[in-house]
Amino acid sequence: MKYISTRGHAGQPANPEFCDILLGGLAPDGGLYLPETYPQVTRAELDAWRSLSYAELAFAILSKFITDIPPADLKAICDKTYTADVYRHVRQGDRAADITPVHWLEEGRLGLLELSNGPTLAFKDMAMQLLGNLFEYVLARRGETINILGATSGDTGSAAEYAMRGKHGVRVFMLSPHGLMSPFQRAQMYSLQDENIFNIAVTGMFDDAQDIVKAVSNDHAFKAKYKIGAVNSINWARVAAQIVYYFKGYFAATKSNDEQVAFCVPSGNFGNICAGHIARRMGLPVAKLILATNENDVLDEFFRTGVYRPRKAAETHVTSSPSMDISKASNFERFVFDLLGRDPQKVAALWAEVDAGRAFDLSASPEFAAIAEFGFVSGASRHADRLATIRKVFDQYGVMIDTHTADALKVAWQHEAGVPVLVLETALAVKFAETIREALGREPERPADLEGIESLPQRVEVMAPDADAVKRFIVDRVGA
Ligand SMILES: Cc1ncc(COP(=O)(O)O)c(C=O)c1O
Ligand SMILES: N[C@@H](CCOP(=O)(O)O)C(=O)O
Repeated sequence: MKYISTRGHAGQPANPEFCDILLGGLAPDGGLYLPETYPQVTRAELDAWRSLSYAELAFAILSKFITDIPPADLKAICDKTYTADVYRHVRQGDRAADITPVHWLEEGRLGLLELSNGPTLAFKDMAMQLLGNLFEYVLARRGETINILGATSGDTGSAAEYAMRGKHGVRVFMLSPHGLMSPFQRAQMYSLQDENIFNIAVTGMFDDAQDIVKAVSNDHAFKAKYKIGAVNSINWARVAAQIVYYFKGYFAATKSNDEQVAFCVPSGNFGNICAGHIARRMGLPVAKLILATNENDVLDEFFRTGVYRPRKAAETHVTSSPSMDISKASNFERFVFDLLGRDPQKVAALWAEVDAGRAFDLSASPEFAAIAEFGFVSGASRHADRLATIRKVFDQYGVMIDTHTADALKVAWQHEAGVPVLVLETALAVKFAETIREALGREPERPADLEGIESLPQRVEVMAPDADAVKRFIVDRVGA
């Protein structure tokens, strides 16, 4: 499988393969990598995949995108990654061996697709654990090292650090918004004392941190000299790994491949739902992709109006679903590439506007007129909605959900899908204890292995949101 950039210039090698872009992250033209075509899944394959374990399914799907790792090695990596031991934080009564079980709130009608059973209690572990093993394998094969530069609003950071800690040849430099993550999220990241992990809290929002990651990646000389890599969903490997659980969820929610389902996805950087979009383009029978935002409703606005208007930091709300406090959604570029018939010139022109801090408007375009074909509907949720939803789900179903999953459920209830709806559970409640206390007047459930994490000593460098300062920090730690 060869990869292309959404902006047309994939760089060197001219037709990169999976391992090249795994290490490359952002394309050299500032665009995002995508496969040159989406592999199609036949009905026979769907039938055969229905009974596979998560690791077997991951191997079957990823084999379509990864053709430069020998199959036996890729299979071993999938088997090592997707184990019940790693994804052990399942709800009572659900099977860890399923890796991403469906927890039905209303049998056959409305379920939670449990994606937060991994080490850091958020859906990021689903892809990040695989990335950790892929990096280790590819770096060893090539005799290389990597310095990962990432940005987090709360969950990518800890998932990446847990997946990469102690990995040979890998350092992680993770930028987080100073003071804006929950105490639990901060503790997960800043309490790690591993020598290859560096936490930097920037005095800004997630979008500022993400801009720094892109600015550093776009300094090609620096990127090459210091071997800068990415673990955010700008890295295609993240999105590819996330495609798998849409298939797994579909099989769990249906009895035959003649049926359809809808997925409701709490969205910020558009990485998660982008994977759902690609699963649907591959042929998974998905009736609807329901996109939910919090008060930072840039994406909801686009799907309702055709206008994409990224907000500045001052206009970005600090909310009780903080991991979605994002106003410039990286992966949205991948979707717009598909929406515009995969025309890189058009995408480059639109993102020249975005990069200059401006909006773009597709409302009068023929492509937006035909957007229904992509199956998206959307909605937004507010703090009061989150509280009401967390209470309702606890009282009615005896299930405690986190604030991001609550945003999604609220929006799912707004849309009559006519098919089973799976709401993607993207984090566990314990990560957002303050809002759980406000909603339910009690402490969230906490896995025993994360007891007392907030009282561990923490290690973090606070810095202004300045790409040059981050580069200096990296140079000091890595050496010339
Ligand atoms: C808990 C949680 N839910 C939802 C999201 C939004 O996912 P995405 O950025 O892939 O749209 C994030 C972060 O991105 C998250 O951490
Ligand atoms: N919500 C994310 C933001 C980064 O998203 P990513 O999927 O692009 O890594 C976080 O928790 O950090």
